Amino acid sequence: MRLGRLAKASLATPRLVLAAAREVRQADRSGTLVASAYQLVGAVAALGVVVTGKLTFDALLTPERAALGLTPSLLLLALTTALSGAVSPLQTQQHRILGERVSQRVWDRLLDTTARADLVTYESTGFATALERVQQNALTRPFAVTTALLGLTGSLLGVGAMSAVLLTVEPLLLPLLLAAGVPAVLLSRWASRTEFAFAHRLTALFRRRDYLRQLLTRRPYAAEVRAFDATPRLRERHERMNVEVNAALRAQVRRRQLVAALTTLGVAAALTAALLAIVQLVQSGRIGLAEAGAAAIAVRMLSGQLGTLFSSIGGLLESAPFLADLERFVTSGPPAAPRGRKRPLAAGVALRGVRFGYPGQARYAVDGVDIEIRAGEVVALVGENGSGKTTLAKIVAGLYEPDTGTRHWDGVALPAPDVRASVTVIFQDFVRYQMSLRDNITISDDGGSAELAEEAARAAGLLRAVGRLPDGMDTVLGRDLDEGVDISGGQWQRVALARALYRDTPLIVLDEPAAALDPRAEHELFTNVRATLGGRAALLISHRFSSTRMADRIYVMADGRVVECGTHDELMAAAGQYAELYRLQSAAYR
Ligand SMILES: Nc1ncnc2c1ncn2[C@@H]1O[C@H](COP(=O)(O)OP(=O)(O)OP(=O)(O)O)[C@@H](O)[C@H]1O
Repeated sequence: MRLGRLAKASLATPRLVLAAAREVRQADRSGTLVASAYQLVGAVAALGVVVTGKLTFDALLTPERAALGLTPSLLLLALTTALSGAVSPLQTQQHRILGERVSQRVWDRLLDTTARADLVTYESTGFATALERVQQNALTRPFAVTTALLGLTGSLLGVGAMSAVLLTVEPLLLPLLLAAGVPAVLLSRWASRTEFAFAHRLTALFRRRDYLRQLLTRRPYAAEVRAFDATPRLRERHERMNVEVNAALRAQVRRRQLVAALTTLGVAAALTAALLAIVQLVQSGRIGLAEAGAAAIAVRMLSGQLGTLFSSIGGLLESAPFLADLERFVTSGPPAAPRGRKRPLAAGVALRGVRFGYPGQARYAVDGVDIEIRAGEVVALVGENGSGKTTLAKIVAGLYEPDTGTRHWDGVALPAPDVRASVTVIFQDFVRYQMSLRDNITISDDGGSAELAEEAARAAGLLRAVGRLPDGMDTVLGRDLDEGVDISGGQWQRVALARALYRDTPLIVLDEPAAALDPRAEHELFTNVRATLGGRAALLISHRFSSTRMADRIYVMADGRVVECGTHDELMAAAGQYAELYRLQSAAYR
């Protein structure tokens, strides 16, 4: 069983490595070419050092038979040594560019994957953890593979050149040095498995620690963390996680140090044996001093090249499981859906017998719901916390697909992308884009003009606020990036409303659109809501009954079901749950 897995993994490694190499080449063709050229120059320079070393020894020991005089030999030796030394820093710098390009390409693939994932997948914990692991580890791996592959190419060239030199001196020296590689490769295979297991084990812990770091450092949390004096407790947790990470890391580092020490010892032992063999060959008169000198240089350089070769192979083996993880992630999920087409709404949207349960949850969040929103109508959803209002709104907006039941648009079951293109949602926790006001409004960019953005801002009651902003519509909002202007919570909410109005779809879902508005603004919004919506239909979710009483129809939800439905007056007359909640709320104002 274990052997079978090992064999499968061994077969998969070359395929993954080749795929990674292709990624690198496609990320930056000319950069890869330049980096490969440096490897070639490095190998040629290393060979040059051996050859000019031999020439120098010849010129010193047997000047009468030397091909070149001592001075030119020394000059050439200095030149090739300098060249061989200079290549490495050039390579390092070239690798920086290549590394960035590779990371950009892999990020693009990752972003394609996250864009493809539907909301249910995105919200499941398995997805978030896999994404985090891929971000933490696999993103750097294609570049590690590049470095390893380039190192492998260069060292193979070097090993080839040095081996040729050694073969001419004494063929036995070569297997002696190469033998050191076998345990090195086997050890690195073992190390690679422990490294992947380590990364897998620690992803959840890293996620929790990163979250704490965000709480402790990011601006949106700064006020509350200070107000609750939460820093000491958060730091304490952070410290406990550090201790956990340190213990796991120490154990892993010890494993890796063991591998490194054994590999280095193997190479050093082979080097010593080869040098002893050279001494033996000189003593027995089988080779001259000049050959021995050149062979010693070649052995020394070959052991260096072999070190690179083995660590490159180790790097490739180590990266393979991470690459497989990345590959699994980017090929997971459905293929990219085509962009949806915005549809007009002539009759209305109807949900019939809709059920929806979140993955891993025993109960349906929405359980057999029928609702209808006719064109141009304002329909309200009310109900206690957790009764399923937001979930239902996401089904209406095409963000979730019902497990059973139908969602018809003018009597037709539209594909989800078309529904998403035709419905706009503002969530309770809408996004505060740290960008200009104009960008905040036009983020959906339906190709609207500057006038349309200003029109949306005006309809959302932002006119006065825009007048006070230093650069008007082009003022950057928010201080997260340290360059913008902060606006109040209610103003942010108006910006979100403007964003929804700008998108101009026939149906808008407004989830608690007035939570942060002052009483006057809320009153203005709801008394003029039909004018503000400009004929669009709206699904309004609110806990404030004063906001929803003007709706054409109110659905009351409880435990995922619609328990009552009617106009405000009808529901009050029915004296059911709505009437009870309404009276409770209005009593508070008396
Ligand atoms: N992403 C999710 N994963 C799992 N369960 C969820 C998720 N979102 C909501 N739920 C659960 O589904 C049920 C309905 O939640 P929903 O957010 O739709 O209620 P709501 O009526 O909008 O609540 P509120 O008035 O508090 O906003 C709740 O029991 C909630 O815990």
